[in-house]
Amino acid sequence: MKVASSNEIRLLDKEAVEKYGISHEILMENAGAAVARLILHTASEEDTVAVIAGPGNNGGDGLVCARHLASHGMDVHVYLVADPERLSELVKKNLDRVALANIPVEKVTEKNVEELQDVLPFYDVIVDALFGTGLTRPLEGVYKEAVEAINDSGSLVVSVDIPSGINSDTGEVMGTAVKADFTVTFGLPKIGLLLYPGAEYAGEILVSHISYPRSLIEDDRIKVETNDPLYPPPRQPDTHKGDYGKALFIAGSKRYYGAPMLASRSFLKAGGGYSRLATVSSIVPFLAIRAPEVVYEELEETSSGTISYRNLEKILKLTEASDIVAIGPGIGLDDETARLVLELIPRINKPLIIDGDGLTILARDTTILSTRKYPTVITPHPGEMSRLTGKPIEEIKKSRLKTALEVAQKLGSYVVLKGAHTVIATPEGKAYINLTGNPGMATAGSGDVLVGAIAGMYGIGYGFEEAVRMGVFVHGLAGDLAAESIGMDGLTAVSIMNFLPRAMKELRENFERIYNENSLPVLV
Ligand SMILES: NC(=O)C1=CN([C@@H]2O[C@H](COP(=O)(O)OP(=O)(O)OC[C@H]3O[C@@H](n4cnc5c(N)ncnc54)[C@H](O)[C@@H]3O)[C@@H](O)[C@H]2O)[C@H](O)CC1
Ligand SMILES: [K+]
Repeated sequence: MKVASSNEIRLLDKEAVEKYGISHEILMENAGAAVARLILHTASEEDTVAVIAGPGNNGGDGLVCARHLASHGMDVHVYLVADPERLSELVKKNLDRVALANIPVEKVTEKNVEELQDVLPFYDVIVDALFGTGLTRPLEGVYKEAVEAINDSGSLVVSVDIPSGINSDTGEVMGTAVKADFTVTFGLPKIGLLLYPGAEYAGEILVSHISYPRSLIEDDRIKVETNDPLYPPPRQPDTHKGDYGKALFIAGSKRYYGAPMLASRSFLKAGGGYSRLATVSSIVPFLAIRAPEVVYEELEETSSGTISYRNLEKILKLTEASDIVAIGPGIGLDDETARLVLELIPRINKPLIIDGDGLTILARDTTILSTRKYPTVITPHPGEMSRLTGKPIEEIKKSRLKTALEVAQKLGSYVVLKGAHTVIATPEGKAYINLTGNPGMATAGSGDVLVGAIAGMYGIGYGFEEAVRMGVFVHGLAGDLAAESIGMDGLTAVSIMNFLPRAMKELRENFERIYNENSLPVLV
Protein backbone atom coordinates (compact mmCIF):
# COMPACT_ATOMS: atom_id res chain seq x y z
CA MET A 1 0.00 0.00 0.00
CA LYS A 2 1.27 3.50 -0.85
CA VAL A 3 2.32 5.66 2.12
CA ALA A 4 1.96 9.44 1.77
CA SER A 5 3.71 12.51 3.16
CA SER A 6 1.57 15.42 4.37
CA ASN A 7 2.30 17.34 1.17
CA GLU A 8 1.38 14.37 -1.00
CA ILE A 9 -1.90 13.82 0.83
CA ARG A 10 -2.73 17.50 0.41
CA LEU A 11 -2.04 17.12 -3.32
CA LEU A 12 -4.30 14.05 -3.52
CA ASP A 13 -6.91 15.91 -1.47
CA LYS A 14 -6.76 18.79 -3.95
CA GLU A 15 -7.00 16.48 -6.98
CA ALA A 16 -9.89 14.56 -5.44
CA VAL A 17 -11.75 17.86 -5.30
CA GLU A 18 -10.56 19.54 -8.49
CA LYS A 19 -10.00 16.60 -10.81
CA TYR A 20 -12.59 14.11 -9.56
CA GLY A 21 -15.29 16.47 -8.34
CA ILE A 22 -15.35 15.06 -4.82
CA SER A 23 -16.00 18.03 -2.54
CA HIS A 24 -14.10 18.61 0.71
CA GLU A 25 -17.45 18.22 2.40
CA ILE A 26 -17.84 14.68 1.05
CA LEU A 27 -14.25 13.82 2.08
CA MET A 28 -14.81 15.17 5.58
CA GLU A 29 -18.16 13.37 5.89
CA ASN A 30 -16.57 10.08 4.80
CA ALA A 31 -13.66 10.60 7.20
CA GLY A 32 -15.84 11.35 10.21
CA ALA A 33 -18.19 8.48 9.34
CA ALA A 34 -15.24 6.07 9.09
CA VAL A 35 -14.09 6.95 12.62
CA ALA A 36 -17.68 6.52 13.84
CA ARG A 37 -17.85 3.08 12.19
CA LEU A 38 -14.70 1.93 13.94
CA ILE A 39 -16.08 3.11 17.29
CA LEU A 40 -19.45 1.44 16.64
CA HIS A 41 -17.61 -1.81 15.79
CA THR A 42 -15.36 -1.52 18.84
CA ALA A 43 -17.39 0.08 21.61
CA SER A 44 -21.01 -0.44 22.63
CA GLU A 45 -23.84 1.99 21.95
CA GLU A 46 -24.24 2.57 25.71
CA ASP A 47 -20.70 3.96 25.87
CA THR A 48 -20.12 7.66 26.39
CA VAL A 49 -17.91 9.54 23.95
CA ALA A 50 -15.90 12.78 24.20
CA VAL A 51 -14.80 14.31 20.89
CA ILE A 52 -11.85 16.69 21.35
CA ALA A 53 -12.01 18.89 18.25
CA GLY A 54 -9.18 21.18 17.15
CA PRO A 55 -9.11 24.32 14.98
CA GLY A 56 -8.79 22.77 11.51
CA ASN A 57 -10.20 20.08 9.26
CA ASN A 58 -9.02 17.37 11.65
CA GLY A 59 -11.43 18.94 14.13
CA GLY A 60 -14.03 19.00 11.37
CA ASP A 61 -13.69 15.24 10.94
CA GLY A 62 -14.25 14.91 14.68
CA LEU A 63 -17.46 16.94 14.52
CA VAL A 64 -18.82 14.74 11.73
CA CYS A 65 -17.91 11.69 13.81
CA ALA A 66 -19.81 13.14 16.79
CA ARG A 67 -22.92 13.59 14.67
CA HIS A 68 -22.78 10.00 13.36
CA LEU A 69 -22.30 8.50 16.84
CA ALA A 70 -25.12 10.59 18.30
CA SER A 71 -27.39 9.45 15.49
CA HIS A 72 -26.73 5.87 16.71
CA GLY A 73 -27.95 6.92 20.13
CA MET A 74 -24.52 7.22 21.77
CA ASP A 75 -24.05 9.84 24.48
CA VAL A 76 -21.58 12.24 22.81
CA HIS A 77 -20.01 15.47 24.09
CA VAL A 78 -17.86 17.77 21.99
CA TYR A 79 -14.97 19.73 23.52
CA LEU A 80 -13.97 22.44 21.05
CA VAL A 81 -10.36 23.55 21.53
CA ALA A 82 -10.62 26.40 19.04
CA ASP A 83 -12.11 29.82 18.53
CA PRO A 84 -15.42 29.20 16.68
CA GLU A 85 -15.04 32.56 14.93
CA ARG A 86 -11.83 31.38 13.25
CA LEU A 87 -13.08 28.05 11.97
CA SER A 88 -13.21 27.47 8.21
CA GLU A 89 -16.65 27.62 6.62
CA LEU A 90 -16.86 23.85 6.26
CA VAL A 91 -15.84 23.16 9.85
CA LYS A 92 -18.24 25.85 11.06
CA LYS A 93 -21.02 24.19 9.04
CA ASN A 94 -20.31 20.92 10.83
CA LEU A 95 -20.20 22.65 14.19
CA ASP A 96 -23.65 24.14 13.47
CA ARG A 97 -24.97 20.66 12.55
CA VAL A 98 -23.65 19.30 15.86
CA ALA A 99 -25.39 22.08 17.79
CA LEU A 100 -28.62 21.60 15.80
CA ALA A 101 -28.55 17.91 16.70
CA ASN A 102 -28.48 18.98 20.38
CA ILE A 103 -25.05 17.49 20.94
CA PRO A 104 -23.47 19.38 23.88
CA VAL A 105 -20.49 21.49 22.83
CA GLU A 106 -18.12 22.96 25.40
CA LYS A 107 -15.48 25.52 24.45
CA VAL A 108 -12.07 24.76 25.92
CA THR A 109 -9.68 27.63 26.61
CA GLU A 110 -6.71 28.29 28.90
CA LYS A 111 -9.26 29.14 31.60
CA ASN A 112 -10.97 25.74 31.78
CA VAL A 113 -8.62 23.29 30.06
CA GLU A 114 -7.49 21.79 33.36
CA GLU A 115 -11.09 20.61 33.89
CA LEU A 116 -10.48 18.09 31.09
CA GLN A 117 -8.27 16.16 33.53
CA ASP A 118 -11.34 15.74 35.76
CA VAL A 119 -14.03 15.01 33.17
CA LEU A 120 -12.31 12.87 30.49
CA PRO A 121 -11.82 9.78 32.71
CA PHE A 122 -15.63 9.51 32.85
CA TYR A 123 -15.88 8.91 29.13
CA ASP A 124 -15.55 5.39 27.75
CA VAL A 125 -14.22 6.62 24.40
CA ILE A 126 -12.23 9.73 23.47
CA VAL A 127 -11.94 10.86 19.85
CA ASP A 128 -8.68 12.76 19.28
CA ALA A 129 -9.52 15.27 16.56
CA LEU A 130 -7.14 18.06 17.61
CA PHE A 131 -4.57 18.02 14.82
CA GLY A 132 -3.79 15.92 11.80
CA THR A 133 -1.49 16.57 8.86
CA GLY A 134 -1.68 20.33 9.44
CA LEU A 135 0.51 20.16 12.54
CA THR A 136 3.36 22.57 11.87
CA ARG A 137 5.04 23.13 15.21
CA PRO A 138 5.30 21.58 18.68
CA LEU A 139 2.09 21.61 20.73
CA GLU A 140 1.98 24.14 23.55
CA GLY A 141 -0.45 25.72 25.99
CA VAL A 142 -4.07 24.60 25.87
CA TYR A 143 -3.36 22.00 23.14
CA LYS A 144 -0.55 20.40 25.11
CA GLU A 145 -2.74 20.27 28.21
CA ALA A 146 -5.62 18.75 26.23
CA VAL A 147 -3.31 16.03 24.89
CA GLU A 148 -2.04 15.26 28.38
CA ALA A 149 -5.60 15.06 29.69
CA ILE A 150 -6.47 12.59 26.91
CA ASN A 151 -3.39 10.48 27.77
CA ASP A 152 -4.22 10.53 31.49
CA SER A 153 -7.89 9.61 30.97
CA GLY A 154 -7.57 5.82 30.86
CA SER A 155 -10.33 5.82 28.23
CA LEU A 156 -10.25 4.11 24.83
CA VAL A 157 -8.57 6.66 22.54
CA VAL A 158 -9.27 6.82 18.80
CA SER A 159 -7.13 9.28 16.83
CA VAL A 160 -8.46 10.94 13.68
CA ASP A 161 -5.99 10.58 10.78
CA ILE A 162 -2.89 10.76 12.98
CA PRO A 163 -2.35 10.98 16.74
CA SER A 164 -2.31 14.71 17.58
CA GLY A 165 1.27 15.82 18.12
CA ILE A 166 2.87 13.25 15.84
CA ASN A 167 4.69 14.68 12.82
CA SER A 168 3.00 13.03 9.84
CA ASP A 169 6.23 13.01 7.79
CA THR A 170 8.77 11.76 10.31
CA GLY A 171 6.85 10.14 13.17
CA GLU A 172 8.48 12.51 15.67
CA VAL A 173 6.63 13.66 18.80
CA MET A 174 6.11 17.43 18.49
CA GLY A 175 6.18 18.55 22.12
CA THR A 176 3.69 15.92 23.22
CA ALA A 177 1.39 13.49 21.45
CA VAL A 178 -1.73 11.43 21.97
CA LYS A 179 -1.15 7.74 22.75
CA ALA A 180 -3.96 6.17 20.75
CA ASP A 181 -5.46 2.69 20.89
CA PHE A 182 -6.62 3.09 17.29
CA THR A 183 -5.86 5.53 14.48
CA VAL A 184 -8.16 5.79 11.46
CA THR A 185 -6.15 7.43 8.68
CA PHE A 186 -7.69 8.81 5.49
CA GLY A 187 -6.90 8.34 1.84
CA LEU A 188 -3.54 6.69 2.42
CA PRO A 189 -1.50 5.95 5.56
CA LYS A 190 0.95 8.71 6.51
CA ILE A 191 4.70 8.07 6.77
CA GLY A 192 4.69 9.30 10.39
CA LEU A 193 2.35 6.48 11.39
CA LEU A 194 4.87 3.84 10.30
CA LEU A 195 8.11 5.29 11.66
CA TYR A 196 8.84 5.26 15.38
CA PRO A 197 7.88 6.77 17.71
CA GLY A 198 4.78 7.64 15.65
CA ALA A 199 4.12 3.95 15.00
CA GLU A 200 3.95 3.33 18.72
CA TYR A 201 1.63 6.29 19.42
CA ALA A 202 -0.75 5.29 16.63
CA GLY A 203 -1.90 2.03 18.20
CA GLU A 204 -3.75 -0.17 15.69
CA ILE A 205 -3.85 1.66 12.34
CA LEU A 206 -6.81 1.33 9.98
CA VAL A 207 -6.99 3.00 6.58
CA SER A 208 -10.19 4.49 5.17
CA HIS A 209 -10.00 5.44 1.49
CA ILE A 210 -12.93 7.95 1.96
CA SER A 211 -13.95 7.35 -1.71
CA TYR A 212 -10.60 8.49 -3.19
CA PRO A 213 -10.58 7.23 -6.80
CA ARG A 214 -8.37 4.14 -7.22
CA SER A 215 -5.99 6.11 -9.46
CA LEU A 216 -5.16 8.36 -6.48
CA ILE A 217 -4.75 5.40 -4.12
CA GLU A 218 -2.23 3.82 -6.52
CA ASP A 219 -0.67 7.05 -7.76
CA ASP A 220 2.88 6.37 -8.96
CA ARG A 221 3.96 9.85 -7.94
CA ILE A 222 3.96 8.43 -4.42
CA LYS A 223 7.31 6.67 -3.99
CA VAL A 224 6.91 5.12 -0.54
CA GLU A 225 4.97 1.92 0.13
CA THR A 226 4.59 -0.63 2.89
CA ASN A 227 6.84 -3.62 2.23
CA ASP A 228 3.98 -6.00 1.40
CA PRO A 229 5.03 -9.61 0.70
CA LEU A 230 5.31 -11.05 -2.82
CA TYR A 231 4.40 -14.70 -3.38
CA PRO A 232 7.60 -16.85 -3.56
CA PRO A 233 8.74 -18.34 -6.90
CA PRO A 234 7.77 -22.04 -7.18
CA ARG A 235 10.31 -24.73 -6.28
CA GLN A 236 10.39 -27.08 -9.28
CA PRO A 237 10.40 -30.80 -8.29
CA ASP A 238 13.16 -31.90 -10.67
CA THR A 239 15.90 -29.64 -9.40
CA HIS A 240 19.25 -29.86 -7.69
CA LYS A 241 20.83 -27.62 -5.11
CA GLY A 242 22.43 -25.36 -7.71
CA ASP A 243 18.99 -24.25 -8.91
CA TYR A 244 18.32 -22.44 -5.66
CA GLY A 245 21.27 -20.21 -6.01
CA LYS A 246 24.92 -20.59 -5.24
CA ALA A 247 25.99 -18.02 -2.69
CA LEU A 248 29.48 -17.04 -1.59
CA PHE A 249 30.07 -15.43 1.80
CA ILE A 250 33.39 -13.61 2.28
CA ALA A 251 33.27 -13.22 6.01
CA GLY A 252 34.66 -13.97 9.42
CA SER A 253 37.97 -13.82 11.25
CA LYS A 254 39.59 -15.55 14.19
CA ARG A 255 37.65 -13.28 16.56
CA TYR A 256 34.29 -13.28 14.79
CA TYR A 257 33.09 -16.68 13.67
CA GLY A 258 29.47 -16.39 14.75
CA ALA A 259 28.66 -13.88 12.01
CA PRO A 260 29.90 -15.96 9.06
CA MET A 261 28.14 -19.06 10.43
CA LEU A 262 24.84 -17.20 10.86
CA ALA A 263 24.99 -15.56 7.43
CA SER A 264 26.05 -18.62 5.41
CA ARG A 265 23.66 -20.96 7.22
CA SER A 266 20.69 -18.58 7.08
CA PHE A 267 21.01 -18.61 3.31
CA LEU A 268 20.23 -22.34 3.37
CA LYS A 269 17.52 -21.97 6.04
CA ALA A 270 15.77 -19.40 3.84
CA GLY A 271 15.75 -21.83 0.94
CA GLY A 272 19.06 -21.16 -0.79
CA GLY A 273 20.74 -24.09 -2.51
CA TYR A 274 24.52 -24.05 -2.18
CA SER A 275 26.29 -21.99 0.45
CA ARG A 276 30.02 -21.44 0.38
CA LEU A 277 31.90 -19.61 3.10
CA ALA A 278 35.36 -18.23 2.29
CA THR A 279 36.96 -17.54 5.65
CA VAL A 280 40.18 -17.83 7.61
CA SER A 281 41.29 -21.44 7.88
CA SER A 282 41.80 -21.36 11.65
CA ILE A 283 38.04 -21.18 12.38
CA VAL A 284 36.83 -23.65 9.74
CA PRO A 285 37.00 -26.75 11.99
CA PHE A 286 34.71 -25.08 14.55
CA LEU A 287 32.30 -23.79 11.94
CA ALA A 288 32.09 -27.14 10.16
CA ILE A 289 30.67 -28.64 13.35
CA ARG A 290 28.05 -25.89 13.75
CA ALA A 291 27.17 -25.63 10.07
CA PRO A 292 27.98 -28.91 8.29
CA GLU A 293 25.74 -27.98 5.33
CA VAL A 294 28.00 -25.08 4.37
CA VAL A 295 30.98 -25.68 2.03
CA TYR A 296 34.16 -24.03 3.28
CA GLU A 297 36.89 -22.32 1.28
CA GLU A 298 39.93 -21.92 3.53
CA LEU A 299 41.77 -18.60 3.23
CA GLU A 300 45.19 -17.45 4.40
CA GLU A 301 45.08 -15.13 7.38
CA THR A 302 46.94 -12.09 8.61
CA SER A 303 48.84 -12.08 11.91
CA SER A 304 45.68 -10.71 13.55
CA GLY A 305 43.63 -13.66 12.27
CA THR A 306 41.71 -11.78 9.55
CA ILE A 307 41.48 -12.58 5.82
CA SER A 308 44.80 -11.80 4.12
CA TYR A 309 45.15 -9.73 0.94
CA ARG A 310 46.98 -12.69 -0.57
CA ASN A 311 43.56 -14.33 -1.13
CA LEU A 312 42.48 -11.72 -3.70
CA GLU A 313 42.70 -13.86 -6.85
CA LYS A 314 41.36 -16.98 -5.14
CA ILE A 315 38.30 -15.09 -3.93
CA LEU A 316 37.64 -13.48 -7.33
CA LYS A 317 37.78 -16.97 -8.85
CA LEU A 318 35.24 -18.23 -6.30
CA THR A 319 32.85 -15.38 -7.12
CA GLU A 320 32.73 -16.46 -10.77
CA ALA A 321 31.00 -19.71 -9.77
CA SER A 322 28.45 -17.92 -7.55
CA ASP A 323 25.08 -16.29 -8.25
CA ILE A 324 25.28 -13.83 -5.38
CA VAL A 325 28.09 -12.72 -3.06
CA ALA A 326 28.00 -11.28 0.47
CA ILE A 327 31.00 -9.56 2.05
CA GLY A 328 31.55 -8.21 5.54
CA PRO A 329 29.97 -10.12 8.40
CA GLY A 330 32.65 -10.47 11.10
CA ILE A 331 35.43 -9.66 8.63
CA GLY A 332 37.15 -7.25 11.04
CA LEU A 333 38.87 -3.91 10.36
CA ASP A 334 42.51 -4.98 9.94
CA ASP A 335 44.18 -2.65 7.41
CA GLU A 336 45.27 -5.46 5.09
CA THR A 337 41.78 -6.96 5.11
CA ALA A 338 40.26 -3.51 4.52
CA ARG A 339 42.54 -3.07 1.50
CA LEU A 340 41.34 -6.46 0.20
CA VAL A 341 37.65 -5.53 0.68
CA LEU A 342 38.09 -2.18 -1.11
CA GLU A 343 39.80 -4.03 -3.99
CA LEU A 344 37.15 -6.77 -4.16
CA ILE A 345 33.96 -4.64 -4.11
CA PRO A 346 34.45 -3.04 -7.57
CA ARG A 347 35.82 -6.26 -9.07
CA ILE A 348 33.12 -8.73 -7.99
CA ASN A 349 31.00 -9.09 -11.11
CA LYS A 350 27.97 -10.44 -9.31
CA PRO A 351 25.08 -9.04 -7.26
CA LEU A 352 26.66 -8.07 -3.94
CA ILE A 353 25.50 -7.65 -0.33
CA ILE A 354 27.79 -5.50 1.84
CA ASP A 355 27.21 -5.73 5.60
CA GLY A 356 28.84 -5.27 8.99
CA ASP A 357 32.55 -4.38 8.99
CA GLY A 358 32.36 -4.36 5.19
CA LEU A 359 30.28 -1.19 5.53
CA THR A 360 32.71 0.44 7.92
CA ILE A 361 35.47 -0.30 5.40
CA LEU A 362 33.32 0.92 2.47
CA ALA A 363 32.83 4.22 4.34
CA ARG A 364 36.53 4.93 3.67
CA ASP A 365 35.78 5.26 -0.06
CA THR A 366 32.16 4.87 -1.25
CA THR A 367 33.12 5.92 -4.80
CA ILE A 368 34.26 2.34 -5.49
CA LEU A 369 30.58 1.42 -5.88
CA SER A 370 30.18 3.69 -8.90
CA THR A 371 32.07 1.33 -11.24
CA ARG A 372 30.06 -1.75 -10.28
CA LYS A 373 27.99 -3.20 -13.13
CA TYR A 374 25.90 -5.47 -10.91
CA PRO A 375 23.33 -4.57 -8.25
CA THR A 376 24.56 -3.84 -4.73
CA VAL A 377 22.71 -3.69 -1.44
CA ILE A 378 24.14 -2.24 1.75
CA THR A 379 22.51 -3.21 5.05
CA PRO A 380 23.61 -0.64 7.66
CA HIS A 381 22.25 -0.15 11.14
CA PRO A 382 22.09 3.55 12.14
CA GLY A 383 25.68 3.46 13.49
CA GLU A 384 27.07 2.14 10.22
CA MET A 385 24.89 4.64 8.31
CA SER A 386 26.41 7.38 10.44
CA ARG A 387 29.91 6.26 9.37
CA LEU A 388 28.80 6.07 5.71
CA THR A 389 27.24 9.54 5.70
CA GLY A 390 29.13 11.42 8.40
CA LYS A 391 25.72 12.34 9.88
CA PRO A 392 25.22 11.92 13.66
CA ILE A 393 23.26 8.80 14.63
CA GLU A 394 20.51 10.87 16.29
CA GLU A 395 19.92 12.77 13.06
CA ILE A 396 19.75 9.52 11.09
CA LYS A 397 17.22 8.05 13.51
CA LYS A 398 15.03 11.14 13.01
CA SER A 399 15.22 11.05 9.23
CA ARG A 400 15.47 7.35 8.40
CA LEU A 401 13.45 7.47 5.20
CA LYS A 402 15.13 10.60 3.85
CA THR A 403 18.61 9.33 4.71
CA ALA A 404 18.03 5.91 3.15
CA LEU A 405 16.68 7.47 -0.07
CA GLU A 406 19.54 9.99 -0.30
CA VAL A 407 22.23 7.35 0.21
CA ALA A 408 20.59 4.92 -2.24
CA GLN A 409 20.50 7.64 -4.88
CA LYS A 410 24.06 8.85 -4.17
CA LEU A 411 25.67 5.40 -4.13
CA GLY A 412 23.47 3.88 -6.84
CA SER A 413 22.88 1.04 -4.40
CA TYR A 414 19.91 -0.47 -2.60
CA VAL A 415 19.88 0.50 1.07
CA VAL A 416 18.40 -1.48 3.95
CA LEU A 417 18.45 0.88 6.94
CA LYS A 418 17.82 -1.50 9.83
CA GLY A 419 15.83 -0.67 12.94
CA ALA A 420 12.24 -0.72 14.18
CA HIS A 421 10.35 -0.81 10.91
CA THR A 422 13.37 -1.28 8.64
CA VAL A 423 13.38 1.03 5.61
CA ILE A 424 14.42 -0.22 2.16
CA ALA A 425 15.39 2.40 -0.45
CA THR A 426 16.17 1.85 -4.13
CA PRO A 427 18.59 3.76 -6.43
CA GLU A 428 15.51 4.80 -8.45
CA GLY A 429 14.12 6.71 -5.47
CA LYS A 430 11.48 4.26 -4.25
CA ALA A 431 11.21 3.18 -0.62
CA TYR A 432 9.49 0.41 1.33
CA ILE A 433 8.70 0.46 5.04
CA ASN A 434 8.80 -3.06 6.49
CA LEU A 435 6.12 -3.98 9.04
CA THR A 436 7.33 -7.42 10.20
CA GLY A 437 9.71 -7.88 13.14
CA ASN A 438 9.73 -7.04 16.82
CA PRO A 439 12.00 -5.54 19.49
CA GLY A 440 13.26 -9.00 20.47
CA MET A 441 15.23 -9.03 17.22
CA ALA A 442 17.60 -6.30 18.39
CA THR A 443 20.13 -8.96 19.28
CA ALA A 444 23.74 -9.70 18.25
CA GLY A 445 23.89 -11.54 14.95
CA SER A 446 20.38 -10.61 13.80
CA GLY A 447 21.93 -8.61 10.94
CA ASP A 448 24.03 -11.59 9.87
CA VAL A 449 20.86 -13.68 9.56
CA LEU A 450 19.36 -10.91 7.43
CA VAL A 451 22.32 -11.11 5.01
CA GLY A 452 21.66 -14.82 4.56
CA ALA A 453 17.92 -14.25 4.17
CA ILE A 454 18.39 -11.65 1.41
CA ALA A 455 20.83 -13.95 -0.42
CA GLY A 456 18.39 -16.84 0.08
CA MET A 457 15.52 -14.91 -1.51
CA TYR A 458 17.70 -14.21 -4.54
CA GLY A 459 18.66 -17.88 -4.57
CA ILE A 460 15.07 -19.11 -4.71
CA GLY A 461 14.37 -16.89 -7.66
CA TYR A 462 13.17 -13.40 -6.68
CA GLY A 463 14.67 -10.56 -8.70
CA PHE A 464 17.31 -8.53 -6.87
CA GLU A 465 15.03 -5.71 -5.64
CA GLU A 466 12.34 -8.22 -4.66
CA ALA A 467 14.96 -10.39 -2.92
CA VAL A 468 16.09 -7.41 -0.82
CA ARG A 469 12.49 -6.61 0.11
CA MET A 470 11.54 -10.20 0.80
CA GLY A 471 14.76 -10.89 2.72
CA VAL A 472 13.78 -8.11 5.12
CA PHE A 473 10.17 -9.34 5.21
CA VAL A 474 10.92 -13.00 5.98
CA HIS A 475 13.67 -12.05 8.45
CA GLY A 476 11.09 -10.07 10.41
CA LEU A 477 8.45 -12.78 9.96
CA ALA A 478 10.88 -15.41 11.29
CA GLY A 479 11.53 -13.14 14.27
CA ASP A 480 7.78 -12.78 14.86
CA LEU A 481 7.23 -16.55 14.65
CA ALA A 482 10.16 -17.07 17.03
CA ALA A 483 8.77 -14.49 19.49
CA GLU A 484 5.34 -16.14 19.28
CA SER A 485 6.90 -19.48 20.13
CA ILE A 486 9.61 -18.59 22.72
CA GLY A 487 8.91 -14.97 23.69
CA MET A 488 11.08 -11.91 22.99
CA ASP A 489 13.47 -12.08 25.95
CA GLY A 490 15.44 -15.15 24.99
CA LEU A 491 15.15 -14.48 21.26
CA THR A 492 18.62 -14.85 19.74
CA ALA A 493 19.96 -14.65 16.18
CA VAL A 494 19.99 -18.45 16.09
CA SER A 495 16.26 -18.45 17.00
CA ILE A 496 15.53 -16.13 14.07
CA MET A 497 17.64 -18.32 11.77
CA ASN A 498 15.87 -21.48 12.92
CA PHE A 499 12.46 -19.95 12.20
CA LEU A 500 13.36 -18.98 8.61
CA PRO A 501 12.12 -22.34 7.24
CA ARG A 502 8.80 -21.92 9.06
CA ALA A 503 8.51 -18.35 7.74
CA MET A 504 8.97 -19.65 4.20
CA LYS A 505 6.47 -22.47 4.81
CA GLU A 506 3.91 -19.94 6.09
CA LEU A 507 4.52 -17.71 3.09
CA ARG A 508 3.93 -20.56 0.67
CA GLU A 509 1.00 -22.22 2.43
CA ASN A 510 -0.80 -19.30 4.13
CA PHE A 511 0.15 -16.36 1.96
CA GLU A 512 -3.24 -14.59 2.28
CA ARG A 513 -3.13 -14.71 6.09
CA ILE A 514 0.52 -13.65 6.26
CA TYR A 515 -0.26 -10.80 3.85
CA ASN A 516 -3.26 -9.61 5.89
CA GLU A 517 -1.47 -9.93 9.22
CA ASN A 518 1.46 -7.87 8.01
CA SER A 519 -0.14 -5.05 6.05
CA LEU A 520 -2.45 -2.20 7.09
CA PRO A 521 -6.12 -3.14 7.32
CA VAL A 522 -8.62 -1.14 5.30
CA LEU A 523 -11.66 -0.10 7.34
CA VAL A 524 -14.80 -0.90 5.37
N1 LIG B 1 -6.49 13.36 3.64
C1 LIG B 1 -7.65 13.79 3.20
O1 LIG B 1 -7.97 13.72 2.04
C2 LIG B 1 -8.56 14.45 4.17
C3 LIG B 1 -8.06 15.16 5.26
N2 LIG B 1 -8.90 15.76 6.13
C4 LIG B 1 -8.52 16.11 7.45
O2 LIG B 1 -7.81 17.33 7.36
C5 LIG B 1 -6.71 17.25 8.26
C6 LIG B 1 -5.73 18.32 7.94
O3 LIG B 1 -6.45 19.51 8.22
P1 LIG B 1 -5.74 20.93 8.33
O4 LIG B 1 -6.83 21.92 8.52
O5 LIG B 1 -4.82 21.09 7.20
O6 LIG B 1 -4.83 20.87 9.63
P2 LIG B 1 -5.10 20.27 11.07
O7 LIG B 1 -6.56 20.12 11.31
O8 LIG B 1 -4.23 19.10 11.23
O9 LIG B 1 -4.51 21.49 12.00
C7 LIG B 1 -5.31 22.61 12.16
C8 LIG B 1 -4.52 23.89 12.10
O10 LIG B 1 -3.83 24.05 13.32
C9 LIG B 1 -2.75 24.95 13.11
N3 LIG B 1 -1.62 24.37 13.85
C10 LIG B 1 -0.65 23.56 13.38
N4 LIG B 1 0.21 23.21 14.37
C11 LIG B 1 -0.25 23.82 15.48
C12 LIG B 1 0.20 23.87 16.81
N5 LIG B 1 1.29 23.19 17.22
N6 LIG B 1 -0.48 24.60 17.70
C13 LIG B 1 -1.59 25.29 17.30
N7 LIG B 1 -2.10 25.30 16.05
C14 LIG B 1 -1.41 24.57 15.16
C15 LIG B 1 -2.51 25.01 11.63
O11 LIG B 1 -2.89 26.30 11.19
C16 LIG B 1 -3.45 23.97 11.07
O12 LIG B 1 -4.02 24.38 9.85
C17 LIG B 1 -6.25 15.85 8.09
O13 LIG B 1 -5.39 15.42 9.10
C18 LIG B 1 -7.58 15.10 8.06
O14 LIG B 1 -7.98 14.82 9.40
C19 LIG B 1 -10.28 15.98 5.69
O15 LIG B 1 -11.11 16.46 6.64
C20 LIG B 1 -10.78 14.66 5.19
C21 LIG B 1 -10.01 14.34 3.92
K1 LIG C 1 -5.76 13.70 15.41
